[in-house]
Amino acid sequence: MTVVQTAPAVRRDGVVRAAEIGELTLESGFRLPDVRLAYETWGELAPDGSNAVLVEHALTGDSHAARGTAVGYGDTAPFDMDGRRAAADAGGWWDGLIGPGAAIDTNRWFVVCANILGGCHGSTGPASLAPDSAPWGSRFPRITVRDTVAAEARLADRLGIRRWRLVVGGSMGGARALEWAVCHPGWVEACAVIAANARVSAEQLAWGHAQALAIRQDPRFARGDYYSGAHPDEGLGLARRIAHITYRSAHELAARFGREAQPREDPAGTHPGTRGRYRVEGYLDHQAVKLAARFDANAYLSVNETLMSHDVARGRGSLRQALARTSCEWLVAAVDSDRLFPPEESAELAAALPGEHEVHTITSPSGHDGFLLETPQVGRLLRAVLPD
Ligand SMILES: CC(=O)SCCNC(=O)CCNC(=O)[C@H](O)C(C)(C)COP(=O)(O)OP(=O)(O)OC[C@H]1O[C@@H](n2cnc3c(N)ncnc32)[C@H](O)[C@@H]1OP(=O)(O)O
Ligand SMILES: N[C@@H](CCO)C(=O)O
Repeated sequence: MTVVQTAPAVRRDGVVRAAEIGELTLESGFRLPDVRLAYETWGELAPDGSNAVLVEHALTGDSHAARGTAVGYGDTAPFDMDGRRAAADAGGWWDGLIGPGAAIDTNRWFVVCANILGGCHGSTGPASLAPDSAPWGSRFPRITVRDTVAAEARLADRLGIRRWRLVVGGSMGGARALEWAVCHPGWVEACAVIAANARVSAEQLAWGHAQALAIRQDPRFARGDYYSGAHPDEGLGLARRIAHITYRSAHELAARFGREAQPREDPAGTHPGTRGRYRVEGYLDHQAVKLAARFDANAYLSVNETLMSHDVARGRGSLRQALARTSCEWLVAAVDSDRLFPPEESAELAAALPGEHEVHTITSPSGHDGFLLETPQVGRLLRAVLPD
């Protein structure tokens, strides 16, 4: 992996850099040494620091929220995880929303996106080396959403940012944005929480549990200390299949795949164990292979655990009391077909915020992943909180 370590003096849109933020004392009390956050920026920070926007990625996202400029790499080799991403001008996961003239207009706003603490795309995570020069593996501590915010606050300090015009995220990124508004009310002028809730529900915990077990029960998992051998990609792939079903709607799966057979395969074979696949099975298998090629299983467990920690009211009284300390503008939006973070959970959040807030509806056949796919609709919502 190539991560450039520089001060952000020169504008290099969409190029991964690393901030060494020192030791971080986690909520658990664990002191995590030598923490690094990988991050990317787009645009230029105004002299008075008034135009910073923090974009928070979801569970398996990374800092590459949008493509960068294809010029001026110089010493700044683009992020490269096992050679897979060749250049900053490769597409990002919110490409339609961030860029010159886009809803988050990089001609106007200085956009920051950091890989989450505990991840595997440049930030300190379970595959990073511990002080004994061996990977943390099973020794990597539990990271809460609040810990991720604490790490990003250090990054903001390093970048000279003391306020965010907007902190925005979808799904787990929404949880991270919400925690920012509660942990640092003085820094956050507007907060957009999309396809996310105030606290992870029992059902979401249940999905998380099943995904974690899928990884832990892979014989190659080796209790998390597998880095010197084969990686538990089968378990990781199974976790992704479970998760991906929750990311899409039943209606969409029916419309796209129905009961069709995977091309050149026969699902009506005599023996269930050897039969060919249905197309929807082929689709899920593809998602599994793709994730295993770009993600570390321990990091998946870490971010899964981080998501499961999400409860903005934990230790802060009632939900209303927890949110009463916030002082920002709000954008709360839900995807109408989302069965993982259903709109009623966004409504619970909106109702508990100080003041009156509606839940904006993103119409999508695609379920939870609508926050990634319905960019024109998300863009219209964001333009309303980011005036020209
Ligand atoms: C914001 C974040 O934090 S997450 C970062 C971005 N997220 C991800 O990358 C997560 C993984 N992917 C996803 O969540 C989704 O795929 C999205 C939201 C990114 C994109 O969704 P869509 O554009 O609807 O793509 P979709 O889910 O339909 O997948 C299409 C892929 O399935 C493949 N596919 C479809 N049917 C089948 C099948 N029967 N057999 C095999 N492959 C199939 C397609 O060929 C295509 O492959 P490719 O992605 O390698 O080109
Ligand atoms: N596709 C998204 C869904 C979770 O919000 C991800 O993998 O992060």
